Amino acid sequence: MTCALHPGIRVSEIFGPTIQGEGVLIGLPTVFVRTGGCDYRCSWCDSLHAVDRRFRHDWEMMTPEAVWQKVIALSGGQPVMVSLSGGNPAIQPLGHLIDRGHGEGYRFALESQGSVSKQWFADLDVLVLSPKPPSSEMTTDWAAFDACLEAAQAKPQMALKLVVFDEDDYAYAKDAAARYPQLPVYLQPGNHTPPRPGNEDGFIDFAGVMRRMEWLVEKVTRDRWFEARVLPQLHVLLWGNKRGV
Ligand SMILES: C[S@@+](CC[C@H](N)C(=O)[O-])C[C@H]1O[C@@H](n2cnc3c(N)ncnc32)[C@H](O)[C@@H]1O
Ligand SMILES: Nc1nc2[nH]cc(C(=O)O)c2c(=O)[nH]1
Ligand code: SF4
Ligand SMILES: [Mg+2]
Repeated sequence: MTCALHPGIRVSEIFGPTIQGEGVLIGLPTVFVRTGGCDYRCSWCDSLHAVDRRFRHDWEMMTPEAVWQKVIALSGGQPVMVSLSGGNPAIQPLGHLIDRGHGEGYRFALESQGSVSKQWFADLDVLVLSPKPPSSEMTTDWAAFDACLEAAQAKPQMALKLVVFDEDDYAYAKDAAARYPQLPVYLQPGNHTPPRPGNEDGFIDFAGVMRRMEWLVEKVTRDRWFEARVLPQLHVLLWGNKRGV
């Protein structure tokens, strides 16, 4: 049951502890709460099971308390980083969950494309904003993105995480970094073989992803873009397209 005071959270999956595989918190033990539903449809999304409404029967409306109890069970009650991802977690009412967890010493990171802002962003410990480059076939609303930064009030640790597939994406990443010189930048090579319905754990072109990673390293070093950090999706290197890790 959900209630008016603490509305329900649409959950796709809760898993971990595993390690954070991407960006500023890479390598850190983390429990993931992946919410269901997204306002974007990136061409290469690796989490369609939390985006596409065809999977909505696998999503569950849970009270913040029920989500919290699952996090407690997975972590054995020992405070750990909780990553709120999705889908777009910003469209879910996560403020109460964050308050509840903070009361017991847990920390919260949010991963979002920056299309929807919420006042509770200021309560996060880490805010990772991942605006989407041209290869995604999405268009960035920079005013909406700015609103996310305003909502956060510079309280959480913040970072930009950009997926790069090609030259156009790289140019977009440079532009995004120049817009927000105060934010550290993490570049990650795109996985052009993400899971797709009927092929969830299927073929993944590791060699192709690593070639793109090498190309990206060459680009930033040749450009003397010395503030950028280039990282692979570590969980993809370890487990491919496997879900729940
Ligand atoms: C699945 S998204 C969920 C959170 C939010 N919707 C977002 O996009 O930031 C988590 C991260 O995975 C990245 N991602 C999604 N598909 C990818 C792919 N095929 N290759 C590399 N990164 C990918 C996104 O860009 C984002 O940084
Ligand atoms: N280990 C691990 N690290 C991740 N970093 C971002 C993820 C995501 O899908 O949001 C993710 C994920 O699904 N697993
Ligand atoms: S914004 Fe994130 S979850 Fe939504 S479609 Fe794009 S990559 Fe997938
Ligand atoms: Mg992922």
